[in-house]
Amino acid sequence: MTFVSHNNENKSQPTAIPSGWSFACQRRPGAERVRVVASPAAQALTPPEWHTVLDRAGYLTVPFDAQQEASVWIPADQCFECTVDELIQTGIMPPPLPSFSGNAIMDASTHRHCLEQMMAQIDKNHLTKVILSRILPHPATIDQAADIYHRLCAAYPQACVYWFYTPRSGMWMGATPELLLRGHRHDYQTVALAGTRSSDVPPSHPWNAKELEEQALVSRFIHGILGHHAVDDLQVKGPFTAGAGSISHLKTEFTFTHRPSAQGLARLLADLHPTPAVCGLPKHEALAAIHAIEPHQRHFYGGFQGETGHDRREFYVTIRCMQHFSDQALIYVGGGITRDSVAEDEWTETELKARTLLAVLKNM
Ligand SMILES: C=C(O[C@@H]1C=C(C(=O)O)C=C[C@H]1O)C(=O)O
Repeated sequence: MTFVSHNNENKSQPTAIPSGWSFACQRRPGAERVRVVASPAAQALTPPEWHTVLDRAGYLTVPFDAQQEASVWIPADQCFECTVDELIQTGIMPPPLPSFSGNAIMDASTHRHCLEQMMAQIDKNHLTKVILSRILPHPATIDQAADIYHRLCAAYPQACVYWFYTPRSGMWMGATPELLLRGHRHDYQTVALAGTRSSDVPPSHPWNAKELEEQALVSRFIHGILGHHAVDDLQVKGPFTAGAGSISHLKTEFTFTHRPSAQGLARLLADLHPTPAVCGLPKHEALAAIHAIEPHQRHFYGGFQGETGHDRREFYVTIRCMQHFSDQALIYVGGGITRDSVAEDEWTETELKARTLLAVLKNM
C-alpha cells in the first residue's frame, strides 16, 4: 500500500482502502476521474478550527448547523485519482452501518403543516425566506453503495458526485449542482443557485416572479459577503438557466481574486454557509425557524463538503443527497418558502428534486 504524507499532494495508484477507514470520493463536474482520500484518523472540528486544515491535503465535510454538530476532516493519508471503474475494482466499502431507526419521514400533510408554520414565522419575525426540507426513505443495501455511486456519476456528468464515510458522520452520497466555493491558487468562484422548475420547460421561457426573487435574494446575500471580505476583480454573470438532471435552476456566477490567510478563508466559508439557498434570510432567524419546525435533524444535508489543500480548495453544497443505513437510504430534499409559496407547488418541487436520486435507486 502506498501512503502519501499529509502535506504531499502527489497522488498514488488506486489501492484498496483498509476496512474501517474514513474515506471520501469526489468526482467534480465534467471530470472523468474521482479524487479519493482515506485515513484511519478523521478529525472532528468546530468552525473556529476549520482554518487548521484548509491548507492541508484532505477532505472536509461540514454539517448544516456547524455550531451544533461537528465538522469532520479526513486527512489524505491515502490519496489517489482514478476512473469510477477503477474505484469500484478497489472493492471500496464502508464498515457495517446501523439500521435505520427514526428521523421523521414527512408525508404531504405534515409538509403542508410545516409550511404553514413557516409562513406564520415569515409574517411574525419578518423573515424573507426559509427552506423547508423533508426526508424520503428508499430501500438500499450497503453492498449496492459502489454501484449506486457508479450510476450517479454516469447519470449526472455535470454535477459534483460525492460519497463519504466517517464513523462520526455515517455514510452519505449525492450529486450536487451547487458550488459553495472553489479556489485554485488566488482565483475563486462561487454561485447563487435557486429557483426550480422542470427541465421540460424550455430554457428561453421566462421564470416566474417568485423564483426570480428567491434567487435574487441569494445573489444579493453572496454579493454582500464578498464585499465584506474585500475580494478583488469581482465579475458577476447571470442569472441564467442551468440544468440539473430533470430540473433547472437559476444561477449567477461570481468570479474574483482573493489572497486570504487560512483564517480569512475559514471566515469567508463561515459567512457564506449556510447560504439562503439552503437556510433562509435573515440567516440566524431562518436557522431558528428550521430547528423549531422541521421534525428531523438535517445532519450533513445542506452542509458543504470537498477538497482541502494548499493550492486548491473546492467545496460543494451537500444537496441532492442521501444518508445510508444498513438497508435504507434516506433522501433529503428541500425548497425555499416565501410569503408567495403555494403548498402543492412546494411539495411538487421536492418530488422533482428527489427524482435525481430515485431515478438511480429505482433502477438498481
Ligand atoms: C434545498 C435544495 O436545493 C436548493 C434550493 C433551491 C430552491 O429553493 O429552488 C434550488 C437549488 C438549491 O439551492 C435541495 O435540493 O434540497
